[in-house]
Amino acid sequence: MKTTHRADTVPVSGLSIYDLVHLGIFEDGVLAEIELIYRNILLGGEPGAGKSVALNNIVAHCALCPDVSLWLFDGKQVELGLWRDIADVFVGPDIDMALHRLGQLQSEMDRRYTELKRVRRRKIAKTDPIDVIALVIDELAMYSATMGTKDQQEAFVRLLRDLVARGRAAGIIVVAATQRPSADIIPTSLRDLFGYRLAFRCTTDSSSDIILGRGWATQGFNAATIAPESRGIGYLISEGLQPRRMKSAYLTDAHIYSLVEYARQLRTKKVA
Ligand SMILES: Nc1ncnc2c1ncn2[C@@H]1O[C@H](COP(=O)(O)OP(=O)(O)OP(=O)(O)O)[C@@H](O)[C@H]1O
Repeated sequence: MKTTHRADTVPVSGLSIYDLVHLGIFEDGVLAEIELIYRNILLGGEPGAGKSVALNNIVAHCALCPDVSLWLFDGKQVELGLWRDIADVFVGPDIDMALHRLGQLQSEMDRRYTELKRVRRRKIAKTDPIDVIALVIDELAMYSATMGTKDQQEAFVRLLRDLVARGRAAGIIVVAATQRPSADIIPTSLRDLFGYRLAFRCTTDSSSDIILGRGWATQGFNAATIAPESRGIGYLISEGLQPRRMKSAYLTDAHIYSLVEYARQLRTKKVA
């Protein structure tokens, strides 16, 4: 069937979080796509290496999914701000609000598990009438090491760890980025809970390993060898596999503005 649209409208259909999320392209030309449902992703790299650009691809996908509730935490208040209008929850550099929202998410996760248990299921499915919640955090260290008191920072890490560890089957996905890939910000026990890790240029072999996993740098998968001018190039590792070198797709601000508009239509339709 042939459909036509007026020049000032866009077709409203949208993606699903159960679809593959396009990140960019691997060095062998294969599309770099990830299956984010039931998974989490950690992005790390030095300032200016390309984390926010990669993050925008993920947020764009989630924004275009009527089955996603978008929770954005932007500690630097510059990177995710363009998406603010269509976010279901937006938290800026405010540790009290961040803790409040993570607490809400933890309660929602527990509520979903209680319901799953009641109906004897292990995880939510595409046919369930509940949104997947995508929690996107840029910059992690702002909440876990910079703002607030030590107690608040520890509470933040505790809540985050619980959401990353238990959220997936309940339809809570964590996407976290940091420009401080150090052991205090990303302890191994937290890092290993992320099924996907994406390391952009790092300053040292050990910070590359902090994102990808111990030992990869000596095996030749070392984000410290990425040239400083190679912005957007990184190593993506998926649970149990070898890291693969990729370049992320680039969305200009103009792209993002039009995606926000499109997402607004999809999301208005969702509420209607
Ligand atoms: N995939 C890409 N293609 C083209 N240019 C890119 C790509 N990724 C990054 N860049 C360029 O590098 C700049 C910095 O990237 P980005 O803002 O993503 O870095 P970052 O790692 O988030 O930095 P920070 O930690 O300071 O926020 C971008 O503004 C863009 O000019």
